Amino acid sequence: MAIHEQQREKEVATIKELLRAFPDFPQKGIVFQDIFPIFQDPAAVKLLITHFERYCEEHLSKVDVVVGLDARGFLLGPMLACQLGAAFVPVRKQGKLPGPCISAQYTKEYGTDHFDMQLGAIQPNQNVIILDDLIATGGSASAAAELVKQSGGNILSFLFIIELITLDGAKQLPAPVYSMLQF
Ligand SMILES: O=P(O)(O)OC[C@H]1O[C@H](OP(=O)(O)OP(=O)(O)O)[C@H](O)[C@@H]1O
Ligand SMILES: Nc1ncnc2[nH]cnc12
Repeated sequence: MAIHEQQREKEVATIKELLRAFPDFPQKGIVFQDIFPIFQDPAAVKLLITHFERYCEEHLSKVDVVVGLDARGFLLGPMLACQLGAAFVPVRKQGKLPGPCISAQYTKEYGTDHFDMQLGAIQPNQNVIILDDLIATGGSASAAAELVKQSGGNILSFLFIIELITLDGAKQLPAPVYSMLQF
């Protein structure tokens, strides 16, 4: 196995070890994957950001904008954006952003919601990545993609820590998906 691949697998194992699963949260039948233990370990947070940074540098053109999804995408988005020398743009749940916004409704694993993005936050033809902690049905990421496309942004890739592969959410997304680990 190449040294690079060994390193990648070590990083994945470190993060996997820190995750915690909560059955029947927030609803019966959902196994909730909790990423917050990662944030009790600063070395693990650095590892995670470096892991995503390396993916971007090795596989993507220059990233202009990192879009993070409310709320857990905000934990990683600004840190990754700083490392990449990119802007950070938040996609927020409806009614939280001031000024003119564009909106999209979506359905996720446990309910429906609306996302907003501030008008003009992304310029036409900017290269964008969309980052979140987890993809389940893909409803949230897909709605964020709609907002990026309405703004004229060019989506290079979607990045997640966790992909729930049984729900097959990645297949509806309009750009390549990188997930660090899969359940
Ligand atoms: O692929 P999907 O089925 O759309 O589900 C994934 C989304 O669900 C969770 O967010 P949630 O809406 O629970 O918000 P939170 O980050 O505020 O907890 C998660 O952080 C993703 O954004
Ligand atoms: N199973 C799950 N765990 C954590 N966040 C989620 N968002 C959607 N499904 C989820």
